[in-house]
Amino acid sequence: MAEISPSPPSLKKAKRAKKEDPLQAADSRRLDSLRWNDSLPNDDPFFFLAGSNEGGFLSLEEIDESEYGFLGGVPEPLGVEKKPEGKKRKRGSGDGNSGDGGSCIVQAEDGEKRGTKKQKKKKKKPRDKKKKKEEGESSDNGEKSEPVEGNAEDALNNDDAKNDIDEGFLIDEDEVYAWKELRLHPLLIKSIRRLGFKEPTPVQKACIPAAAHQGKDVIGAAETGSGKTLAFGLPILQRLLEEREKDARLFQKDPDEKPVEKGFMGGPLRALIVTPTRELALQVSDHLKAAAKLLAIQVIPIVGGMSSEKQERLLKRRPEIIVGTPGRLWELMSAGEQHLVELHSLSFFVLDEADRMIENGHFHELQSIIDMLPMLNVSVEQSSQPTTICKTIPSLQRKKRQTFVFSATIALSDNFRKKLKRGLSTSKSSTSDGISSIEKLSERAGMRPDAAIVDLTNASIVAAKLEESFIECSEEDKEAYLYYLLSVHGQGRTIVFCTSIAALRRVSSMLHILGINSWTLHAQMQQRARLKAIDRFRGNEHGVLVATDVAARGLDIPGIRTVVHYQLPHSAEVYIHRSGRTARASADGCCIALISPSDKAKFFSLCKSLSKESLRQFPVNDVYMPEVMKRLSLARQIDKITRKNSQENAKKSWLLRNAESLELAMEDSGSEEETVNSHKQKKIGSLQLKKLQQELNDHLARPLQSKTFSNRFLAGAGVSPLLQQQLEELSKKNPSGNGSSKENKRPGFLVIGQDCVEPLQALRSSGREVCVSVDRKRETRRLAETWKRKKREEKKRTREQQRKERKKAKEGMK
Ligand SMILES: Nc1ncnc2c1ncn2[C@@H]1O[C@H](COP(=O)(O)OP(=O)(O)OP(=O)(O)O)[C@@H](O)[C@H]1O
Repeated sequence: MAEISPSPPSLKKAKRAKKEDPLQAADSRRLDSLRWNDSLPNDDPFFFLAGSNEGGFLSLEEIDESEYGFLGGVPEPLGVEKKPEGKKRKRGSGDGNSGDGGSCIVQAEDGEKRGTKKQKKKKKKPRDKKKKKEEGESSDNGEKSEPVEGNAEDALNNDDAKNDIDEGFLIDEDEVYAWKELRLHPLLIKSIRRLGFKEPTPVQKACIPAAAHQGKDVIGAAETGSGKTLAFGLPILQRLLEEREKDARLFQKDPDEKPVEKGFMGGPLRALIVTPTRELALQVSDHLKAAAKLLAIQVIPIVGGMSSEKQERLLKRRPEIIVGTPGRLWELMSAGEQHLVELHSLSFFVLDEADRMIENGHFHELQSIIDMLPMLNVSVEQSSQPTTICKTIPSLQRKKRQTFVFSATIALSDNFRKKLKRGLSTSKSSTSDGISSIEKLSERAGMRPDAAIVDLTNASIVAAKLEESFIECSEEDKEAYLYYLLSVHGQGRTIVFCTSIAALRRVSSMLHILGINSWTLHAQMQQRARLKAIDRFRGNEHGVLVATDVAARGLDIPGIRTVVHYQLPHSAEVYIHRSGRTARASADGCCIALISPSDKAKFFSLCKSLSKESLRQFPVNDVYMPEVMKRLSLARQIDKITRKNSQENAKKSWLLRNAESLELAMEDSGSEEETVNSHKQKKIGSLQLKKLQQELNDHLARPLQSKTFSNRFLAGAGVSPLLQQQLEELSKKNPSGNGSSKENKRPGFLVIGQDCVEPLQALRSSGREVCVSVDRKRETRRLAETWKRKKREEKKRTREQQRKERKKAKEGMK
C-alpha cells in the first residue's frame, strides 16, 4: 500500500511521460478501427469537430405562466427488465419530456383542454393509447391533468380506467410477491407494477410494516439512493386508501352522514412532507404522484421561487398530500392560507433530510410550522377551528398523527446512534447541538417514544456500490485534472461539486471555453433557471452539471456515473450526500475528490469521520497532460481578456446609467492622445483574443491525444461517443455525392481509437489503494515524542535510584 505523498505530483512527470511509447499505454485497451475513403473538404480531417456541441437544449415554457412539475420522481426502475413498450424513452434527444428519468415538465395554461382532447382521441384510436398515456404521464404535473375524478373504487369500476390500469405494467403480478408480503393495498401493488419495482428495498421492507400496519412513528436512516421516499410514501398512501375504504363502508351504514369530498376536490390536508430544497420537494412530490397515480389522491409541491398565486390556486383544490420547503410553507401558513392552517386532520408529518433541516436557514421556519401542528393529546373537535369547507371529519381520520424523520446521515454521529438505541424518551434535549435539535424537533412534532428506529447505515455510511477515489494535485492544476477527467473519461453524466459560487463560475466558464457543454446550479439562480439546468442535464446522456451543495441532497437523476468533488465539502454529511448522487438504487458509480495541499487536513479528518483507512488514487495517464495544459493555458488567457472586457463594459454602462439618471452629459475626460491609445489597446486586445480563440479551436478540433501521435491516427483513450458517431457518419458519405474529383480523394485512412472509458472502469482497472487513515508524519512525530518521554522518565528513575543508593551507602558508612 502506498502512502499519500506530502506534495502534489509535478507536471514535469507528464512531460517525461510524453517521451514514452504511447502504444504501450494503449496496449491493454480495446482498439476500434474505422476506415473511410471519403474526400474531405478540409485538410484537417477533424475540422468538422470544431465547435460541435453534444446534447440537445430543451425548451421550457414560462414557469410563472404555466403549471410546472419535476418529473424526476417518475422513477427509473433499476435492475428491472422492462417490457418493450415501457422502455421507449429517448436519451438526450432534445425532447424535454424524454429524458431517462423524465424531466422538468412545464405545462401551459390550457393543459386541461388539451388533456380532455387527448382523452377523446384515446377512445377513437385504441392503438395510440399507450403512446398517449405515456405523454399523459409525463405531463401530469399540472393541476389540470390530474386523473383524480371520483374515488379509487370508482376508478376500478370504470372500464376505461381498468384498461388504462392494465396497460403500462412493467412487471407481472407473480413477480411482486415480495411486495404482497408487506400487505399493501392492491391498488398500491398495481402502482408498483407500473413503476417496475420488483421488490422492496431493505429500508422499505423495514419501514412499511412498522409505519403502515403498526401505525408507528419512524426514524429512518439508510444509504443514499436506497428508496427512502417510498419507505415513508407508501405507508401514507396505504393508510389514506384504507381509511377511504372504511369510510365508504361506514357511509353505507349511515346514510345521514355525508361523505368527505374526495377525488378532484380533494379533502383536508392529511400529510405534510417538508424537504430542505425546492428541487427535492418537486422530486419527492412527483415520486409520490407516480405512486398515487391510480389512487385519486392529490399530491402537490409548495416551494419558493414559484408564483405564489399559482400555488394558492393549487391549494384551493385541497390536496391531501403536500410536499414543500419550510420557507414557502411558512409564508403561506403565516398568511393564513386555509388549507395549510386547517391541520386538524393531518395524519402524517414527515421531515425528509432531517439533519439538513435543523441547520441555519431552515430551523426557525420549521419550528414555526411544527408549532402550528395540533397537539396530539387534544381531541380533533377541540383543536379544529370552525371552517366552512370541512363540514365533517370522519372518525377514522382521528387516529394519531404519525411522524417520520428520514435521512442518509442522521446516524452519522456515534452519539446519535447510541441515543437512537437507548430510545428517544430517555434522551435529554438541549438546543446546543444539532443532534439534540433533531430529537427536540421530532418530540415537538409529536414523535412518540416508541418510534421504530430503522438504522440501515454501515460504518462508512456511503452507498454500497460507490467507489471512492482522489487525485492529489496543486490548487492551480485542479482545472486541468477536471478537464482531463471530462475529456478522456467523459462517459455518462457527471456532477462537479464546488463549495463556493465563485469557484463554480470559474469552473463553468473554463469548461465553456474548452468546449465542454455544462450547466450550472446554485442557490443564487432563479428557480426557473435551476429547473431548466436540471432538465437539460437530465436530457443529456453525457451531460456535466457544475453545482454547489444545493444539488447535494436528494437529487435523483438516472445515469449519473461520476461525482467530482472539485472543492471538498465542509462536512462529512455533505460529502456523503454529494457522493450519493451516483451509485443509486442498484446502480454503481464513482466519486473523485481533487485534493490540493491545503485540502489535506480536511481530507484526513473526512476519512477519519467515515472510518476510512485507505482510498483509491484515481489513475491519471500523464501522456495527455501536456496537451491538457496547453489547452488550459489558452483557455485561461481567453478567460482573462474576456473578463477584463466585460468588467470594463460593465463599468462604462454603470457610469452611463448613473449619468443618465442625474441628467448629466458624459464628456470624454481624457486627452485625444489617451483616447487614441485606448482604442489601439482595444484593437490589440480583440486581435489577440481572436488569435487565441483560433489557436484553441485548432487544438479542440483534434481529439485529445499525446503529442507523439500523428494527426492521421487516433489512438489511446478519448474517442468519445460523439466523435465515434461523427466519424461513422463521415465514412458513410458518398464520395461522388459532394462533387469532388477523384484526385482530391484521400487514400484509405485508419482511425484507431479506444472506446472512451468511464472513470469507474479506469478506477477499477488501475486505481491504486493509498493509505489515508492517518497522517503518517503526525503519527511518526507522536511516536517519537512518546519514545523521548519514556526515555526521560527512565533516566529520571535511574537518577532517583542512584540517589537513593548513594544515600543508603552514606548512612551505612555512618
Ligand atoms: N423498490 C425499489 N426498487 C428499485 N428501485 C427503487 C425502489 N424504490 C425506489 N427506487 C428508485 O431508487 C431511486 C432512489 O430512491 P430515493 O430517491 O427514494 O432514494 P433516497 O434513499 O431517498 O436517496 P437520498 O438519500 O439520496 O435522498 C429512485 O430512482 C427510485 O425510483
